[in-house]
Amino acid sequence: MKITNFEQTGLERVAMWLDSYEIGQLDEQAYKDALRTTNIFFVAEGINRIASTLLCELKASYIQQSQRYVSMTEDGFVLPDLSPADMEKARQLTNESFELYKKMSELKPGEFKGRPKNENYLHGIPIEDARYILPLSTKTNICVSMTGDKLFDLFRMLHEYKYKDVFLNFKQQLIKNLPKTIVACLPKESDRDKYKDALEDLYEPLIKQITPAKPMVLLDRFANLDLQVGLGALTSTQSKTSSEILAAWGDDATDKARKIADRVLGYGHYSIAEQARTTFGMMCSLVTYHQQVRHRLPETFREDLLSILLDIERPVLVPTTIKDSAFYEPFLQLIEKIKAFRIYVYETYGQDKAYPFLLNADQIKMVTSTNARMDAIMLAERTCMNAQWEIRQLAIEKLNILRELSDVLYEKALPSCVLGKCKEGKLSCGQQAQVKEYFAIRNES
Ligand SMILES: NC(=O)C1=CN([C@@H]2O[C@H](COP(=O)(O)OP(=O)(O)OC[C@H]3O[C@@H](n4cnc5c(N)ncnc54)[C@H](OP(=O)(O)O)[C@@H]3O)[C@@H](O)[C@H]2O)C=CC1
Ligand SMILES: Nc1nc(=O)c2c([nH]1)NC[C@@H]1CN(c3ccc(C(=O)N[C@@H](CCC(=O)O)C(=O)O)cc3)CN21
Ligand SMILES: O=c1ccn([C@H]2C[C@H](O)[C@@H](COP(=O)(O)O)O2)c(=O)[nH]1
Repeated sequence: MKITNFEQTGLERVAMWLDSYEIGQLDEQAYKDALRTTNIFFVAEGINRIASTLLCELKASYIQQSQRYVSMTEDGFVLPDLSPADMEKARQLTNESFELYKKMSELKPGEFKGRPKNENYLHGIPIEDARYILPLSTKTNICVSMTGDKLFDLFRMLHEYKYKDVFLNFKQQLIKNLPKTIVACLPKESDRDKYKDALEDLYEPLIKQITPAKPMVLLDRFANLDLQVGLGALTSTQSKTSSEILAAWGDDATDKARKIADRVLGYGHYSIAEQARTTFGMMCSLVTYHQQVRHRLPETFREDLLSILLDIERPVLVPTTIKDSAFYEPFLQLIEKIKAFRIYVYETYGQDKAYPFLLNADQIKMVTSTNARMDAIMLAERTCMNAQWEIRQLAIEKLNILRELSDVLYEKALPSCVLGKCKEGKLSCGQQAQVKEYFAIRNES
């Protein structure tokens, strides 16, 4: 991998300030305050998808090469350093993944214009489905843009023992691009795992409720979302306090609050919807986890990657197009071989070298807390036909649950075509009528 196009503003000024005054050791907050208005940009070329997923968890700004748009080539992976014999086996298994990917997503002969459609694929399996067999050692390119204070979180992650091998190269290259004085202030270790077991105990009862049969579960919520938002809105414009308004409303409180929420949202004051919060449990493939992570406002606790690796019984997610094809058995057989090999790698070399053998199809569980404004934005994007089917199914499932809690707050949580005009431009699915009908029926029921 390479870090290219590195650009920054303000780091030298901070470095000079740190050097020229004898300010001694500052605490993290002070360093962060100094770096908050500096800017950093770079491109990570040819990093693997395990590194890119972890990098996106930092919630900076990214543009990443997509496995939905770009076909992966046979040499498109980076493996950890293993003994020659193990390397041979690793290469062989990874090659098998890439070969099956290529076979499953073979195009029909002949020319066609633009991005291939499902009917242009010989077996009806598009690249976005075939890629479920690819490991996270697969290469990707990602542009990263962020403020300098984020270096603290980034460096903590780079120094996490369990990700040592994942970021070995990346860390060295990034350090080369940063002023030495700045690097000296940044964390050199991470103790994020110190309370890992305790936190897993805390989350276990929630995680347990998420199953393959029920991958989207409402875990917690404020008791009355409409009331929270409507009452909240009046805090802005009334001299009366919430408790006084509530007392005056009596039994009509919910109804009155809903009407106010609806009216104020209609003015475009969407921030009032941030008062309504829910917590969901979710299970999805690592493909969808990566897409989910790109939404930066929700707060998430996810399972440790090692739990996925060690949970031999956990089913992988197989796209229907593959399930319905002759590739289903070879797909499952290859996955079993990779699962066995990565446990061997973990036991022999440690978890960091085993992670690149996680697969796109592996499933992860998480608990996520969001607000209604964020959910409406996210669900509008992910219920669109242009979203991948897996995240779309989950988004529709979540929308159905949320609609039971409030109509007004999630009214706009629909694809742009249902609310007015499609905004996908050249990428429009062209099925606006069907999409409108699909959601209209749901709205009535
Ligand atoms: N190949 C790729 O890289 C692809 C990436 N995606 C990504 O999926 C992600 C999810 O959607 P998106 O709505 O952006 O993300 P978020 O869910 O993180 O953001 C939702 C909204 O919050 C605001 N916001 C949050 N964080 C920031 C920030 N750091 N800077 C500016 N505004 C911010 C923006 O609001 P407002 O717009 O009102 O300012 C944004 O629209 C996007 O990043 C999208 O680009 C999707 C498809 C392909
Ligand atoms: N909801 C959503 N869907 C997306 O597909 C998406 C996002 N968000 N957020 C940003 C990324 C980046 N996206 C992009 C980025 C560039 C082009 C683009 O440059 N298109 C050119 C040429 C494409 C080519 O031939 O390679 C064009 O002219 O359309 C398109 C989509 C798609 N992405
Ligand atoms: O529909 C999409 C496509 C892409 N993303 C984000 C998620 C990753 O950061 C990259 C690449 O993901 P792919 O699934 O390989 O396309 O872009 C997304 O959020 N939604």
